Amino acid sequence: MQKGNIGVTTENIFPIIKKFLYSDHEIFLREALSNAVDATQKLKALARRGEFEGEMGDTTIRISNDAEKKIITISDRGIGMTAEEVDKYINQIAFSSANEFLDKYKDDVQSIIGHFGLGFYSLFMVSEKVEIYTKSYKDDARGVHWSCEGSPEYQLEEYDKKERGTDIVIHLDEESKEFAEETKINELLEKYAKFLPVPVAFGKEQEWKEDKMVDTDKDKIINNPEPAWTKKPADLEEKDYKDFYKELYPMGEDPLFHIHLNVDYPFNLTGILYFPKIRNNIEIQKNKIQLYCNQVFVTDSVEGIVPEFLTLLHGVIDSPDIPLNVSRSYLQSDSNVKKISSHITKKVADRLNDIFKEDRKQFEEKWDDLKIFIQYGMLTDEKFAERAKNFVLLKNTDGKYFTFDEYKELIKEDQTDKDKKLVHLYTTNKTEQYTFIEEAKSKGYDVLEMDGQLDVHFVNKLETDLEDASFKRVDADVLDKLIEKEVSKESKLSDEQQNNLVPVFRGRLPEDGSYIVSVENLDEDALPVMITQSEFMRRMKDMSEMQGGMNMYGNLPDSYNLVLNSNHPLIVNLASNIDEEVGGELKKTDEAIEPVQKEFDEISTKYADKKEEDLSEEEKQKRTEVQQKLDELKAEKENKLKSFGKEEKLVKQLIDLGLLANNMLKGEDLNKFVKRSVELLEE
Ligand SMILES: Nc1ncnc2c1ncn2[C@@H]1O[C@H](COP(=O)(O)OP(=O)(O)OP(=O)(O)O)[C@@H](O)[C@H]1O
Repeated sequence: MQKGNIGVTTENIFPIIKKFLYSDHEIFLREALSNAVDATQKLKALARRGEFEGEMGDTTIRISNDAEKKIITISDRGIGMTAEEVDKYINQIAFSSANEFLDKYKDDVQSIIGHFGLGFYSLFMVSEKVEIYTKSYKDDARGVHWSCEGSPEYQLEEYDKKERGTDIVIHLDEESKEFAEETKINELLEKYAKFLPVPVAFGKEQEWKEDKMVDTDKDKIINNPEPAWTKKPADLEEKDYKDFYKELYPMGEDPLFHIHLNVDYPFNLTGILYFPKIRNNIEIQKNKIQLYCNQVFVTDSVEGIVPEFLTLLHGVIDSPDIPLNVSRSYLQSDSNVKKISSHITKKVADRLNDIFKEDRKQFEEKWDDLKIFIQYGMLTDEKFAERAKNFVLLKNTDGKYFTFDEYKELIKEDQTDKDKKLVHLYTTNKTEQYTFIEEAKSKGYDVLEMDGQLDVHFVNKLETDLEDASFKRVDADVLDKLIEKEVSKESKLSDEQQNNLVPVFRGRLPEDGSYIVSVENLDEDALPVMITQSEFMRRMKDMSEMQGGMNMYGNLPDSYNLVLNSNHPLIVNLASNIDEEVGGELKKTDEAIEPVQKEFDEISTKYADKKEEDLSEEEKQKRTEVQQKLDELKAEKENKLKSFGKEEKLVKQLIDLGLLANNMLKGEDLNKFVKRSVELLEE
């Protein structure tokens, strides 16, 4: 028997390894299995080259457990090792590379991905003792038994082993004993071993016998050694891709499209990516792209390897060329990884373009689900945006789809304004903005549907990218202002009438300055009163809301325009019924209120920080005076408004109709409106 010290320099490397890699303890099983797979495949390679002529036999890798004794055994029928090889690969290389690895990353523990690099050594994260029983494939080889109890000391002796191959016996430590339980092993196999390229057996197949499930003597193979991505696209049918999707995500709905990746130069990469049909957010979070290295599961956090917008996709990427034992930041600067990332982007764009060209109908049917990926891609990846320009679609309120060019053709004639800008009208909510959409359509304009999560940003991007194009929500202004043409319409109201009318409406709107009243010369059959919200302000507020309301726009109150249609018969009528004298006086009262209100506001802000008892008599007096004056003026104004009688009621009614068309009339105001309507009908 040989005894020795493992060739590491640091005496206490075992404790270090346990401490540092704590969170990733479970990878020990993957490491042991992938060594078994390697050993099996090496033997097959030798056989192919004629360097091994013996009987291959059953090369299934077998896992067995003894939960009570805290033991897991992994047996393969691969190349095995001679005593010299154990000494070289286990005692020297495996341990010293582990040591080197830790040395390198000891100050940067957080960035250790923890995948690979530690190989055999990782078994000691969970074991108090590891044994190797092995016999090389070589003709005159003898069996060897190696054991090590988690210290740099090991024992190596001859052992009478019948079969070629290696048994790794893992004696778990007290802390890790749950790993020897059947359910835990199954869980880990499901995660790491599902697609290992060599059959792996754990437990027995079961069958129904006399009302219960019983073990048969047939081994249960837990993996699919030939997953779809390892096959040639030509050998697969649509159904195979769907079946594989189900294999990956048993609960997922059928995907929209797949993309089969297959590259061998300048890097090796295979895989299948899917555009999923997203039902809810949970699926996006749960069903992620899985990264494999030669069919061994590595991780499902692929940030940095796959461009960000594609992390929403599902599927598998398998590449031995992605450096795994490096930090994330290093990963992103790795030139292979950069190439992989841009290759994937290109492939995805090409595939979408093909489907668009070959089967536009299918593409349109799936567009609503695809939209979010494509927009996200276009917003975050210039190269993708460039490619996607050809197939990105716009959808109008009639459910028709257009490319940019097609849409331009459609609206060019009617929706070009006097500055030669092509005005795209859009809605973010077909129901809420119904009145405006209908108004636009009745003029022969087309309205786009932009109700997606990313549309606010997308509209901004399109405005920058498309030449001479602007986007306006249908309710951003009255139609004639949204798309301004050369000809301006006559007004049926005189300037004086307009001047008299505006204060009456203003008098019946909230006093907080959230409404600006204006008169526009619109069509006779357009609505008498419309409430609009400026495109710019609304967009700023929307964007700020998406960013959590962190900029100044988020804090601004909503501001609306109340537009009076000077050509609508109701407005014309109203204006002519308003007593000119009272109308003029109302305007004067308004003007008189303004400075007093301002003074009152100033006093209020000035006194706001002080306590009531700290105010001097003089200050209190001043405040009372201003307050009184303001109250008087307001009462005067109210009296004048009331003196209009029926006209005052009509003004209220018209404002409420405007609000109603915008879905803004609620609660008490809505109730008042209903009652007033009844009264007006009775009159
Ligand atoms: N089951 C096995 N059969 C035959 N040889 C093995 C087996 N397990 C380990 N070895 C030998 O021990 C060496 C060290 O294994 P270890 O897992 O530490 O590193 P690796 O597999 O070479 O690389 P990696 O860091 O990617 O795991 C292997 O290269 C192999 O030569």
